[in-house]
Amino acid sequence: MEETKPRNLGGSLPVPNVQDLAARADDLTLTPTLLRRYVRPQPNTADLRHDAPAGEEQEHVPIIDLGRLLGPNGLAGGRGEEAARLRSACEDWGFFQLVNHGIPEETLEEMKRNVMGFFALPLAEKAALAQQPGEIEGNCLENYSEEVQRVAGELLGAMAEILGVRDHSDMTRLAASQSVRMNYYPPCPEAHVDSVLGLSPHSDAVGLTLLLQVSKVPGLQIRRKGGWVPVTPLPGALVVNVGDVIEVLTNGKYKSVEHRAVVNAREERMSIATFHTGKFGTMYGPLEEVVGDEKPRYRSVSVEEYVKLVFSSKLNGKNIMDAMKIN
Ligand SMILES: O=C(O)CCC(=O)C(=O)O
Ligand SMILES: [Fe+2]
Repeated sequence: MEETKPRNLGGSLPVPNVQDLAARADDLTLTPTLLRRYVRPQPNTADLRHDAPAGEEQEHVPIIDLGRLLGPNGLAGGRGEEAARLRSACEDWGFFQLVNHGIPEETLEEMKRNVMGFFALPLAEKAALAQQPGEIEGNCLENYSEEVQRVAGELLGAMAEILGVRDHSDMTRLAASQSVRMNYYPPCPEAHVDSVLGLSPHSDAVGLTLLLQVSKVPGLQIRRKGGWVPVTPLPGALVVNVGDVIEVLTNGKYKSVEHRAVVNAREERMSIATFHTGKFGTMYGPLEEVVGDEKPRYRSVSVEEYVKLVFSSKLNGKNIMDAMKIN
């Protein structure tokens, strides 16, 4: 079916260039209004906790081995050892680090080099390049996104299997559309102040996100048991998280978990987020086979309606899911 793209879905807010702002940190002409965007007005106490809840050992995000998951006995109809790990990661954590995913190291390294090179360009050149998405050094972005899309499809198929649904395509079609966002967090001397964040707490309004942490410096943290668990960059791994759409399709069985990015006092940080969604012209709603005898906990909406909801909402916690919930 031909994909029809609706118009007027809204867009994102243009913001000042953060690298430029960071380079001019001592400039007195930088008004507090310009900088206010990066300071959280009233951090609540849960947001102030960076580490494990008191008295508890720091937990680590689960690690899933894709080669093992897809190999003999990995899934075993949802009863394999790696399948159990994946199920617990999706039901309990909403996040995992994926290793042995088969993306050549050179593809990842080339993508990282390109992104670092892009952010090192002078502002005017960056602006010119940004207007032509996909223009990062020949077909590097293409290689990378093709590989990531393959991995997303394989993971969604495995998730369908462990959910026990007959028709895997309801899940795998969430890899149909893909978008890539490169995140840049400048060093921030005020990083010790808890109110300064790189990215506010949010859940991803998509199907599945695969994130490549470009820098070794940690910054991604996920909300867990009233605290924040850091996701330490694991060499060669991709960080995978369940998005809001999977939470809807699985009727809340798999969790789309809030996360945020903190800044570092001395080092810049970069990450590449690849988001996967369904196509326009299809629907998002709890899968009948998963709902079974229970009640659907979320509304069923067209992808167009969902995207409109996303663009009209602020990046703020799980507010999109609140709008999708049936009360
Ligand atoms: O930079 C990160 O580690 C997180 C990025 C993220 O959550 C996003 O782009 O949605
Ligand atoms: Fe995110």
